[in-house]
Amino acid sequence: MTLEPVLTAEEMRAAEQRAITAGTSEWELLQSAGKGCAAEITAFANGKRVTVLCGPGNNGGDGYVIAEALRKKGVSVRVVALTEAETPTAAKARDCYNSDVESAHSDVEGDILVDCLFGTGLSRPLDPDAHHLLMRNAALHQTVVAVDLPSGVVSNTGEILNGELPKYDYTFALGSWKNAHFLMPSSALLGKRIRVGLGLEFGDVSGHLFGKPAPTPPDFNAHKYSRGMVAIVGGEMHGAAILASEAAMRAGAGYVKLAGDTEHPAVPADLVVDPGPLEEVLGDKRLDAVLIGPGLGRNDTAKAKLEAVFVSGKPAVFDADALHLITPAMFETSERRCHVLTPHEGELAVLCEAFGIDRNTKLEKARKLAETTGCVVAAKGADTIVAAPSAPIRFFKPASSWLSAAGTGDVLAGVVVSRMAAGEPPLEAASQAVWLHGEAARQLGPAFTAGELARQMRHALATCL
Ligand SMILES: NC(=O)C1=CN([C@@H]2O[C@H](COP(=O)(O)OP(=O)(O)OC[C@H]3O[C@@H](n4cnc5c(N)ncnc54)[C@H](OP(=O)(O)O)[C@@H]3O)[C@@H](O)[C@H]2O)[C@@H](O)CC1
Ligand SMILES: Nc1ncnc2c1ncn2[C@@H]1O[C@H](COP(=O)(O)OP(=O)(O)O)[C@@H](O)[C@H]1O
Ligand SMILES: [K+]
Repeated sequence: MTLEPVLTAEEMRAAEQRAITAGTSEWELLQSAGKGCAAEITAFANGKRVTVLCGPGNNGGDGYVIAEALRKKGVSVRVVALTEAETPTAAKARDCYNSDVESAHSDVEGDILVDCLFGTGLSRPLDPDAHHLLMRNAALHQTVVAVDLPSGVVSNTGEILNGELPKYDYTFALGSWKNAHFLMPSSALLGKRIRVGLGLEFGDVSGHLFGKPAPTPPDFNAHKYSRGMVAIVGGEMHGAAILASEAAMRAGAGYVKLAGDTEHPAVPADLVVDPGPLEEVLGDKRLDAVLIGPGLGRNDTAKAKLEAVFVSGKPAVFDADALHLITPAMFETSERRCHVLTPHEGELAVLCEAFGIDRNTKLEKARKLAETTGCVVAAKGADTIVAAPSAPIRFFKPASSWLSAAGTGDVLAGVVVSRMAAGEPPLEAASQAVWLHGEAARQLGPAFTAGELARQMRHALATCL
């Protein structure tokens, strides 16, 4: 499994400062950043006209370095400056650009627009002139490139301060990924994400990009129980629990049991249905992990089942309806660290209400919910993140928007519980599940159903073995 650092703007500045203290100058960093971006642009700039928009800070400084590097390679470049360069390093880069700099009044037609107006130093919305400059020129170019971040995006939150920004074809993350590279709404703008390394050391960071996991296949002498036994608690709507079971059977666990009295025609022959008392199913010593929520309902029977899961003390995944029934009191007697919550945006809001959490962003809500409950929180959506108490937030490359189909959340929950039963700690189980879910969707292409996604899971798993 690979974990790449994802930083806040403050952490990025601290890393830059450490490098400077250790003897690399800001000028050298700017040169590496600009030349690294220029090398990437050269790969698709053949014969094309490039326009670079430069702002006042070091993001603008990067722009002058990019322009000079491209110019030296014979690429046709024009530079438009929003204002004077205001940092000493940006001013030096401006001076080292050996051609004309045009004023922000000019509209420039070209092929590739490179946005170097603002990066991590953005402190307020673009003023109307700067915003118009960016929007107008983006419309006059076929390819739009963001250097570090689209100008107008808040690095730590992904918020877009100006309401509307261009759609970018490429975003070059300088030195490290920043939160905004994976959070909505900015994540939807970025196009292809490319990290341009600057040789910086990061140490402890507040976020990680979770890459391909490395699950292990069953032991040589494995049997169904040693591979992991899962119980999925059924409820009012049978389809959701069946979908979760289908996914769980294909994500590593050796034995998946559906606890309920369903005789639904979609129950596959290879799924064990146990209509016995839930307490007995949950009391099985061989049982490793439980999922409750998909199709559960919210009536008294559902509440009693949820209580039974807490009483059993088994590691659990709480999803869907269960997230509406959970109360802080339920956690008081429970070993919290073994549980995973998988809310979508609406369920996250419900949980925050139930646990008295008052935070503005998804990132802060997920982090605080993890701290308050002690659980791992997989906050789903187009920018799924996984938070765990006292651990860096886990970000993921964006998954297919075709996942926006009913039942795909049930599939995810089934994968999480399967990975838990297979022996993964909750944070790893949740992270692996999000990755596998995204990979299965990628393999399926367009317009798949949740059932097809569940059945694809073993092929996603296969790519990691
Ligand atoms: N970290 C690294 O390792 C490396 C970083 N590098 C690069 O540096 C970038 C960060 O540079 P930076 O700190 O100079 O900030 P940047 O984004 O250029 O803008 C700040 C300037 O704009 C101003 N300003 C802010 N908002 C404004 C607004 N709406 N409208 C108008 N003005 C506004 C702000 O002024 P103030 O807020 O003080 O008023 C300040 O003058 C980073 O994203 C990356 O590209 C690499 O080259 C080298 C390695
Ligand atoms: N636009 C999108 N891009 C990427 N993933 C998405 C998108 N929309 C939904 N998803 C993913 O699909 C799943 C939907 O789950 P959920 O909202 O619980 O649906 P359901 O309750 O119908 O199963 C989540 O894993 C979510 O992250
Ligand atoms: K930028």
